[in-house]
Amino acid sequence: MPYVCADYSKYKFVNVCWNSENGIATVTLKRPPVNSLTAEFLRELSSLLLDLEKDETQGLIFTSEFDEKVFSAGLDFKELYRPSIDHAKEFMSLLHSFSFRLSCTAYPTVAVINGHAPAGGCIIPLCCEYRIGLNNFNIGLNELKFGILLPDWLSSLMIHTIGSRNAEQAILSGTLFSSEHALRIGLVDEIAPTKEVALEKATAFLNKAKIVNRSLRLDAKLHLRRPILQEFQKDIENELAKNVSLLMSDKVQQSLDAHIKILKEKRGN
Ligand SMILES: CCCCCCCCCCC/C=C/C(=O)SCCNC(=O)CCNC(=O)[C@H](O)C(C)(C)COP(=O)(O)OP(=O)(O)OC[C@H]1O[C@@H](n2cnc3c(N)ncnc32)[C@H](O)[C@@H]1OP(=O)(O)O
Repeated sequence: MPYVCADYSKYKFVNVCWNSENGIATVTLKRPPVNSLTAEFLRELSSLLLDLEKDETQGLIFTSEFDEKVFSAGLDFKELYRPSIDHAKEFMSLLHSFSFRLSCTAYPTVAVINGHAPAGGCIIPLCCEYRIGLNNFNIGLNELKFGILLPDWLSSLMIHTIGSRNAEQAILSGTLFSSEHALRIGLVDEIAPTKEVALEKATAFLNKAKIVNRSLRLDAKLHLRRPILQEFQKDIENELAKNVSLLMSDKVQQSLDAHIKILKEKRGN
């Protein structure tokens, strides 16, 4: 029977509910207001994956505290606006290592997408093995609209999930899909009417995974995901440097500035 060793209460931006009967960890993202990804959040998420691995977790479910509003708003605009070069480097490296680690966990993974998941908000769901959405949310990689060229590993995750033809159209048009449309193209595997039902469906998926030998399953997962994992591992230094220089470019910084202003105006700030 699995048991918990790690102290999950040390985490600031996630709530971990570890079920000692079935070894399933439900991780609720709770970085207010919109679970945007900062360096500190990514560092925490990476460390969490290691703790879960050590505790021989049998399955992981990601969901958001901000139910029916937002799963994750993607990369944190405010942190990435005019960062120091050292911070930009650290951020890109953390984003890369967390996404890589999540893509090849020994345990099966599910995202319960209970709110919007634009751009970088789509990264956690894409790295997971299975995605269950609620109604009335938007999801997709719309980065091209901000003048951001996707890293190869991220395009590759999208291709793996929805196929090359759909991925080409989705990425080149920067589309954010409604939940129904996301289901049609396979960006989510199921739609659930409520978070509770979605969590039941997620548990059912994870229970199915249990009938397969764990180490055999991992071998098969790594084999099936080889094209993605190769993209993650390909020329890492150069890829990170490219992303840092894209982030620091005037064009992307101006785009971040414009988006921060739009969000402020929306709130009447
Ligand atoms: C970024 C350059 C990187 C270059 C490097 C390349 C390699 C990286 C590859 C990955 C590329 C990924 C890029 C991204 O993820 S960029 C971020 C894209 N995200 C968005 O465009 C989402 C923007 N937000 C929204 O659309 C809405 O906020 C949302 C639908 C999520 C929620 O709407 P709601 O009405 O519920 O809430 P508000 O809009 O009023 O927002 C509430 C507060 O949250 C703040 N906020 C929202 N989004 C972000 C964000 N991404 N980062 C930081 N803060 C965010 C918003 O300002 C409000 O704050 P205040 O309460 O302080 O006003």
